[in-house]
Amino acid sequence: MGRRIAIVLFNLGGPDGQEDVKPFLRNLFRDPAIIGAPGPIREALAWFISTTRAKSARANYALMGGGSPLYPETRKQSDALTSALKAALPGDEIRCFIAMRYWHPFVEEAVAAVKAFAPGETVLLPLYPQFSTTTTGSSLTAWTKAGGGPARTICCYPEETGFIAAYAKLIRESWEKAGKPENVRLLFSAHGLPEKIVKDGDPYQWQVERSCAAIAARLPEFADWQVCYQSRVGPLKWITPSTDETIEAAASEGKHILLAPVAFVSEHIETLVELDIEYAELAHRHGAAGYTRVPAAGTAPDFVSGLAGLVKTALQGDTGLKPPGGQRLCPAGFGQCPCRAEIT
Ligand SMILES: C=CC1=C(C)c2cc3[nH]c(cc4nc(cc5[nH]c(cc1n2)c(C)c5CCC(=O)O)C(CCC(=O)O)=C4C)c(C)c3C=C
Ligand SMILES: [Fe+2]
Ligand SMILES: [Fe+2]
Repeated sequence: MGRRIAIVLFNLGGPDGQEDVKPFLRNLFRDPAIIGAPGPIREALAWFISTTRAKSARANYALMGGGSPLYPETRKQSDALTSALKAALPGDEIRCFIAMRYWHPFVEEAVAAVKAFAPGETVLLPLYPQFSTTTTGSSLTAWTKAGGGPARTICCYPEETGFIAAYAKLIRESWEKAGKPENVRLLFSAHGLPEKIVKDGDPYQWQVERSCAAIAARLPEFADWQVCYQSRVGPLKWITPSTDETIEAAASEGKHILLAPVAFVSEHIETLVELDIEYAELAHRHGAAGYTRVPAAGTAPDFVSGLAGLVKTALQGDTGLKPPGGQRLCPAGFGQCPCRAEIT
């Protein structure tokens, strides 16, 4: 008899409509993984930031029809992964569940749905290739807090072959579609983080740089490449170089900017508004020869088969944490890497 296998896909979530923007923001800023202050201060800050940020955030979500496309985009990935796994594991009953951190379907809803399915095996698969305490770490904590059962946990996959191949292909195709421009600078833009979080041992930036180096190694024709960090929020110092400064510099050198959003695997507000509207305008204002945005991995076949491969590998051996290749990837200095306690 085949196994019943649940795969839980974690992502951040986004408001479904304009009325959801403020409560969504409040959920985000109430998370101790995002704001490290003690409970009552964090609650007050979350109320204050969500109230003051809601108006401009609503205007940005309005540019995408009112709400975030993240859930429908994640559904497409879930469907593609289900098909790939059904083909790879015939005889097993496979079901994918979506667990969003700050909006529906919340992690608690996913835990209830998984329990109703009563799987023999559960695989937790973050749709974040690089581990951060603010994303994957926060989602895994929420899973445990919501009473999610024992599982096989894929903590990160920054150099997974399918993920890397998918981006290399998307970058090359985007350049071809743009008419094969010359004098290109390839910019890998990832969501930024407050510098303090990285200094406290978060391996995200280190892993992002590993992803970019692995993609660039497959693209010798784009020798001029750089990593930069977008979407800064709040008064703290964030990791650098920032995407806006990096775009300004490349534009003033007259480069054609080829911009790949390498830590986002689904289209959402930060690709469709920040990259496609705000940064495109910035590039043109500063004299860029051109600006081409590479799509997020989405349901690119190499990416989906990479995810299916991660799930298949995770199903081997014992339950627990499943770091890439069964080995701790991050150097020991990254104390917040979840592998540190389990793999030495
Ligand atoms: C790699 C992915 C992400 C990291 C790391 C991350 C950290 C992080 N984000 C904020 C603040 C905001 N993020 C917002 C939206 C948002 N962020 C990510 C991904 C990462 N965030 C996604 C996928 C989304 C989803 C957006 C959607 O389509 O709805 C927002 C809301 C939008 C806005 O108002 O700009 C905020 C705010 C912080 C503070 C942080 C690390 C500390
Ligand atoms: Fe974010
Ligand atoms: Fe790790």
